[in-house]
Amino acid sequence: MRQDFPALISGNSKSWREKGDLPSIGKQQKKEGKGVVRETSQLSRERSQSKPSYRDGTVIVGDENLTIDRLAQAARQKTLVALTNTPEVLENVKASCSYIEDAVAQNKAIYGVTTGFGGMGDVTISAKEAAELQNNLIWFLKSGAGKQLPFPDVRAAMLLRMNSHLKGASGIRLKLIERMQTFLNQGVTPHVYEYGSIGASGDLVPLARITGALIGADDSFTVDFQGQSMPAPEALNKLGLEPLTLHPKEGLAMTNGTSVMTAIAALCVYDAQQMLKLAMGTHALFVQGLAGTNQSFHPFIHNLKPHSGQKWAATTMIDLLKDSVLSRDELQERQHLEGQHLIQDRYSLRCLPQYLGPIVDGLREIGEQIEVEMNSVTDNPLIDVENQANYHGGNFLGQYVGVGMDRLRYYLGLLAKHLDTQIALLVAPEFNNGLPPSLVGNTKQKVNMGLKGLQITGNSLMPLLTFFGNSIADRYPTHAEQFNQNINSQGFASANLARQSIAISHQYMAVTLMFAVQGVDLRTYQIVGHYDARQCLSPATEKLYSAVRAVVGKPPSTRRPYIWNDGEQSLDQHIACIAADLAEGGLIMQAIEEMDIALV
Ligand SMILES: N[C@@H](Cc1ccc([N+](=O)[O-])cc1)C(=O)O
Repeated sequence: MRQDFPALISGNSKSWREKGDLPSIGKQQKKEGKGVVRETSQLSRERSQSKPSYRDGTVIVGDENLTIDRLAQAARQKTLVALTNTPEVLENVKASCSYIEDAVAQNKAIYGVTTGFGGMGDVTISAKEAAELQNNLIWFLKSGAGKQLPFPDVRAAMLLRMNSHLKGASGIRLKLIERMQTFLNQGVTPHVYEYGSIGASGDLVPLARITGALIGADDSFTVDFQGQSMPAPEALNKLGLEPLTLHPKEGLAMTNGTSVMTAIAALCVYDAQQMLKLAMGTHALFVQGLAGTNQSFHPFIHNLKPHSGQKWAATTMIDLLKDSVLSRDELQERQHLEGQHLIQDRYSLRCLPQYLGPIVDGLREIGEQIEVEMNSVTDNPLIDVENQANYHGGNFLGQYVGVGMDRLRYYLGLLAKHLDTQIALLVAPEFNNGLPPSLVGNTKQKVNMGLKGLQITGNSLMPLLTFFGNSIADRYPTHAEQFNQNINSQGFASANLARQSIAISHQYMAVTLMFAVQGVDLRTYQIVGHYDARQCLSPATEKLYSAVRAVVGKPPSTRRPYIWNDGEQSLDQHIACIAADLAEGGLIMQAIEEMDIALV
């Protein structure tokens, strides 16, 4: 269900699509058991201005442990965001600011507050220069390159920055945190470049763009305002907000952290987990298209090698294949017919749980780590208000993100390699248990070559996905910034590559689904003498099948399979429709949700 911004100004939301961003993912918001946020006396004008009309599902930042699902809702579906009203949380934020004020007045040595930055941390900064130091920071960090990041990534980054700051260890005013809330709820998204972070001091350069826009530093900081590009000061003006100057520590608190890479990574984990579910559904179609058996998924086998991901994959396949007329139900006994089938399926079918298990477990673990990162304080130095102390450390190093996104891309490559193998089986009469070569529909017309071209396209995408599986976190240290940042995570680059990998995976899954649909139609004909696979598929996979047919605009029919004669459709248009539907969380992902494939 798409939510529009509670518009202050009527905007053109079309540009979200035009910029290639991911709009609504069509899921209902979960009801949160949180109370309605009460107004408190400290609420500033800004806060009340950005006060959303609280609805079920509002993300209450500072109260909730943010999950990837909730972040995706806020970033993509524009779920409203509210600040907690828990007094201790708000008091801690204020106390951390007071701590910094006192420290500056007393000339205490605190990195980046009364000293210069990074490798210039030996420069002493006086109380008089302390604010200027912060405002200057966003200028020398205004050095990004390349295209703009997608808006949902930037929205997710602002939400994570708010979440980090509300832990009360950063010394940043509530006013600035509230401004991020306003931007999120009013659909104002800073323009941020796609290159410029080594993931070491967190995402200094991208976060500086966000900071400059929030405070309206000058016209060169620009934003998207509900579909319209404009200078940040103009956007603030439309919102009725004044430009701000940063107080001591605030520039550092805003820029020194992993929020942008973690935001991108979290959305990639969300998409990769959806992709895994989709791959399971697609494999279940393949098993049926190939007239495979479910015996390979028997619990007896998997209880004897009980990796959780493996067991999950086996159980899920049994569920997905239940009551299929096309695959062989051999959980109780074998239905092997002499001479028609191999006594056991080839490995891409038979070893499916063993192959997918590590991917299932790996994606789960990455998700857990990204959620820890999302709920962390990632700047430096950190203020312990309770003990009136500050500590210098390095929570801004995004190594969990860098390594996690390397792994995520590697897993996407492995998923593609497996699906590619199923396609290869399906098109080869030697291996496909009696289907026509290249899944030709009308075999009487000898010029028909079926899905030959489509396979080649698939073969061009799969190696790209395995190539994207190469790691970047291990690239040599760039000894950045006078050797201060002499080890770095490349987490931002790794996450950006993961987003690209997801986009290619959507194209690849489109190709894969087209094979799966044609395969089950032809198998249906072989078994019952007509082409409407809905009547023979397992009820679970029928949903996926029907969604694909709906998206390509070709309803199932008893008379013809999905592809009959080559010249009757443009396969490239079908790929484009399916890939777009996947990217938008449209009909196909809704079908997957209805299939209830719950990840472990
Ligand atoms: N992440 C650094 C802070 C920092 C380093 C370098 C820079 N800089 O701009 O070079 C800025 C900020 C630290 O906390 O030690």
